[in-house]
Amino acid sequence: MLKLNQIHYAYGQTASLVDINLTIDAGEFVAFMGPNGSGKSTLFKLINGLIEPTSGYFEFKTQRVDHAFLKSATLNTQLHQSIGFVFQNSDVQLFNETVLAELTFGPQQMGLSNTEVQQRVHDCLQLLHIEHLADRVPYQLSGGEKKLVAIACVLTMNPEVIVLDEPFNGLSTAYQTLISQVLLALHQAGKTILIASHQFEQVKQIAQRVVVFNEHHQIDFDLPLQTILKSPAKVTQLQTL
Ligand SMILES: Nc1ncnc2c1ncn2[C@@H]1O[C@H](COP(=O)(O)OP(=O)(O)OP(=O)(O)O)[C@@H](O)[C@H]1O
Repeated sequence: MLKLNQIHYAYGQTASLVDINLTIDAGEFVAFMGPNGSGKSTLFKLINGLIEPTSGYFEFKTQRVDHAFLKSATLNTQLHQSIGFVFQNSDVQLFNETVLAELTFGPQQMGLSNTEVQQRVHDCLQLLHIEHLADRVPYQLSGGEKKLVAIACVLTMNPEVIVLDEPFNGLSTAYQTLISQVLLALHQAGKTILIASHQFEQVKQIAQRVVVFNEHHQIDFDLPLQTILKSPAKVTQLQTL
């Protein structure tokens, strides 16, 4: 479903992704781990079409997401409806006056009927257990509440792939558990899920495959979770990132 071939990316002179080769199939649950600054967020921006590789190429469903693709408003919109991105900082994602308006915005932009929009908004509020927040101002919510709302917004668009950058950061154990449960339910429902995280305790409960970056912005290893769990050295490495 997603293929990255010999991807390099640099912000000016600063290399952020070096020779990244990855194939991710539909329905996989992949966690990206690695030290601060190793390139996880940059990779996610690239997968979401927010930046173009300096060299190499990215394909989504065998279609190359290149400059011409990203210049096309139609293809760009299709990509954003197929791949939902939950940013590390929820504040950049929430801009409406109420949570209800926030959730309604995406499916309305897709041109769905009012009945379909209301159904999706209702289902997503319920799935994330945030019905009680519907009339609140997003800006005034707690960090954990904002994260749930940001995830709900992405889900209203019903994307095939859901990409979450540090979904557990700064959250209580209760919120981390709730988000893990939601992600597992989405995975069981057939979604492809990619997360970046430093929290191996959460990752090992939910991911099937772990891709680990090193400080040189390359892939250090890319292994099934079960293989990693059999290697005490690798478990220690991931616990101490
Ligand atoms: N907008 C930017 N301009 C210049 N350099 C950047 C920019 N964003 C990221 N970088 C650099 O690119 C490299 C990769 O950063 P990135 O944010 O992708 O890492 P990360 O693995 O997501 O880190 P973290 O775990 O801290 O979130 C770092 O060296 C970082 O300083």
